[in-house]
Amino acid sequence: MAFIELDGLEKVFTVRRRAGLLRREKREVRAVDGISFGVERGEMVGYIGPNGAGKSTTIKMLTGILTPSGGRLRVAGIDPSSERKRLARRIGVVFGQRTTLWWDLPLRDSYTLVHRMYRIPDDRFRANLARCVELLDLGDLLDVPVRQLSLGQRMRGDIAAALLHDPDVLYLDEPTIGLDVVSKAKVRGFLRDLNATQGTTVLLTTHDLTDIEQLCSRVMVIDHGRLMYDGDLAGLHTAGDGERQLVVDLAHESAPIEVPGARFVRAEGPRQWLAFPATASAAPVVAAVAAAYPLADLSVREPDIEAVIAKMYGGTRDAGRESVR
Ligand SMILES: Nc1ncnc2c1ncn2[C@@H]1O[C@H](COP(=O)(O)OP(=O)(O)OP(=O)(O)O)[C@@H](O)[C@H]1O
Repeated sequence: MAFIELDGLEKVFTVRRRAGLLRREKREVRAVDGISFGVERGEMVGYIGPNGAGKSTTIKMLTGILTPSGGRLRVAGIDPSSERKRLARRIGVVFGQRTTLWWDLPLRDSYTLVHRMYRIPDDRFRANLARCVELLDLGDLLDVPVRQLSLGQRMRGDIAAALLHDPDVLYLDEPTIGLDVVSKAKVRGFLRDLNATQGTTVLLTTHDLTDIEQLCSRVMVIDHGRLMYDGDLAGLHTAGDGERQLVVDLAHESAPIEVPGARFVRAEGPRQWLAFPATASAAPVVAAVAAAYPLADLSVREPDIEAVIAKMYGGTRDAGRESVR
């Protein structure tokens, strides 16, 4: 059996909505609609999909916060909803949008509370904290109340808090959302190191394709509560026929750029956008543009996940998932 195993997992929410002055309609939302996959110990997997796809609902079932409506689920051999406490010792959870730290306490005191809550042996706690402080650069922040931390500092503080009890699995929900480039790089570097040295299994939801590129060898795409893709990132681009864009700032306004391997998309004054296949290297396109045009600047834009998915499943986006009873 895989370390994390889902078999036909379902979550149906029943919501009531007004359908006239007195009448109320019962509506079913199939947030997770029969998902099956296995994740082996030590894997680092991206779990992505458009807004409302069912990612958070899946993570909530994996942590035992929500009980599935159907199917089977095991994490480290544990059924999350019936043994939530036992599972809590094995997993760490980080939500990018909200903190699990105590808002008014210095970071250090939050960690002391985690120490007691999880009854972490003193030597383990000290060693883990020292490691996180060093690698996440928290030394100067330990005595600062959480509410005074910047988003990037707080996120690093949250990641440390989730790891002090040596979890085997780490769930991260949008861990780099709203962070500046330096903080993003720090968080990503830390997660890579954690996975490589501690063998922690990581499941990550994100809207940032670079998170996936730099961290995950495997990516799962869900949409309308169903698993639409499970494989590597290159395969996802191929399946989605994704394109990357080259943003070219010319020294002066000119006619649309024509180079082999790329197509002109649009222009705004001296700035032009070219598209080329996501699976191709940017180097020959950049070289061709640089050789033929006077340049001020150049940058490559990755396709965002929403665009890749929208292209991939353009036909099914509006297929109904809700049923009225
Ligand atoms: N408690 C709830 N009651 C009713 N419907 C819910 C509840 N929680 C989630 N849903 C619905 O289930 C669907 C999936 O939501 P979910 O939050 O899992 O999506 P998501 O992929 O995490 O989206 P996002 O990227 O926006 O966070 C949505 O249609 C949402 O409105």
